[in-house]
Amino acid sequence: MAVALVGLPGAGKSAVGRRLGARLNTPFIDTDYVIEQRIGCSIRDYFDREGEVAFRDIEQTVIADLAANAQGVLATGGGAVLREANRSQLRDHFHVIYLRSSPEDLFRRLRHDVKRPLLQVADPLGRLRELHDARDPLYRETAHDVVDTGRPSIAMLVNIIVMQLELAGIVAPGAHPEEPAS
Ligand SMILES: Nc1ncnc2c1ncn2[C@@H]1O[C@H](COP(=O)(O)OP(=O)(O)OP(=O)(O)O)[C@@H](O)[C@H]1O
Ligand SMILES: O=C(O)C1=C[C@@H](O)[C@@H](O)[C@H](O)C1
Ligand SMILES: [Mg+2]
Repeated sequence: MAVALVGLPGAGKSAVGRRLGARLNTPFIDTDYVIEQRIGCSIRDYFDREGEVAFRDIEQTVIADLAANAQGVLATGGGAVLREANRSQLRDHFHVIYLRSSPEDLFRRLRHDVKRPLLQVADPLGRLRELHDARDPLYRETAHDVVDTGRPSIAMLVNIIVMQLELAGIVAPGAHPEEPAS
């Protein structure tokens, strides 16, 4: 099984992806984490030092490497869809789910965040609106399914995605039941 999550920063790719991987009993891989292991520092520091193009080059290499042995649940970086090479690698090798969120919801989740370099600006909500307008068509182009994240909790999103994967024939119906609440 190979599932990839795409969406804006704060859409829940890492939070939902980690729980989805556990539910499906398959590895969870975060491309941002793989990149940080390769560059040996935080993405934010790398952006400051080397610039965005250098970061995007490494991101493209990491996505191609992961697509060559596609497995598990992959959380991609928010900007992974900017390059056409990444969009086709993801679409061809993974079942891609777009976690769609409004800029206002994202702003609520990320207003205290200091790790996301693209949001360290005077008007982060305006920045999120720009990013949404520019990237929403690219996420839709890449994805096989779209899930709206505005209202559901992370646990509910996992349930919705498992149902979608069952409908798409990626996982067998009923094979991954929800853990009973303890
Ligand atoms: N549906 C949700 N309901 C409530 N909180 C959420 C939801 N989705 C994500 N969050 C919270 O929002 C924050 C950002 O989520 P997360 O780090 O998973 O985003 P991301 O899509 O991986 O972002 P990035 O592209 O920057 O890596 C986390 O604190 C997470 O717990
Ligand atoms: O939205 C983006 O362009 C980014 C999102 C993060 O996941 C990181 O991949 C990086 O900070 C760039
Ligand atoms: Mg993430």
